[in-house]
Amino acid sequence: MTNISDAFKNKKAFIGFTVACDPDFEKSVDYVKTLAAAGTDLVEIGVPFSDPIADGPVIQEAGLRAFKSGVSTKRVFEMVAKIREESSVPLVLLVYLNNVFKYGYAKFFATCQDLKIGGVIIPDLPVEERAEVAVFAKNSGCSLIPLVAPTSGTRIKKIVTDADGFVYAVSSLGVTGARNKIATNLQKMITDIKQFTDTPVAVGFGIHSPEQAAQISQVADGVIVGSAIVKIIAQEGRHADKKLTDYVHAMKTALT
Ligand SMILES: O=P(O)(O)OC[C@@H](O)[C@@H](O)c1c[nH]c2ccccc12
Repeated sequence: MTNISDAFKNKKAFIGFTVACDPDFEKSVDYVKTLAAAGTDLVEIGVPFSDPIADGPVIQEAGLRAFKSGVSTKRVFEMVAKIREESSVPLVLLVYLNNVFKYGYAKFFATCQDLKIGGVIIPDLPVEERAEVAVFAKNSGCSLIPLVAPTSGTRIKKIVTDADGFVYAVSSLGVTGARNKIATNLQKMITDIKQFTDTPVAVGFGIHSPEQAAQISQVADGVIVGSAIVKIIAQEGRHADKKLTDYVHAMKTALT
């Protein structure tokens, strides 16, 4: 069992995303710890990839900074080992399939287990090909977090049946990044998902303001914020700790 469920226990979860090794290895370790200390219930760490089809410009640029500072899947695991010296915050990795494949499925998930990484999100893993990865995830007690998109429709049942950890409800079509308006009927989407699973549902894509977080948490079990956090790091470089802390406090306040 992992500790992902702690993030949703008796509260709406605030899930924060950061790109591993942005702006560099050490500061990225600090930022995960800072996000956790400020009250982030679960931290999603992005493993940079050369062809990140679902990443918007803000996250793509963070990936480039991370590559410059020498990121690799192995380095990401070294980062998590450092974080784990001080923090037991629930963690999930956002990783494209090629990186998992290259590392080796068995070795990848065994390392996740060692480092108490509770879940993995693989945005380019179609549900039809899930099984070949799912066995390894299951053996290591790591949740394979499913993504439901506004276009999932009748496939929702297949996508979320047997889900554990949480379900990632993608609020909008397109790539990651702050949006001022979310056009999807989230209430309906979440009701559809909950017909088939008791696993908590968190909404991500385009969320940045406390107002949005407050509104979405009326219907969801948690919110996921990526680009707004990565943007603070882009602007502040190695000095983002205070701004990150203030931002998390504002979002947490909106969720309670
Ligand atoms: O950046 P946003 O719009 O706040 O959305 C979260 C998102 O960044 C994070 O979960 C994520 C980063 N890369 C992804 C690829 C696919 C799905 C999700 C992601």
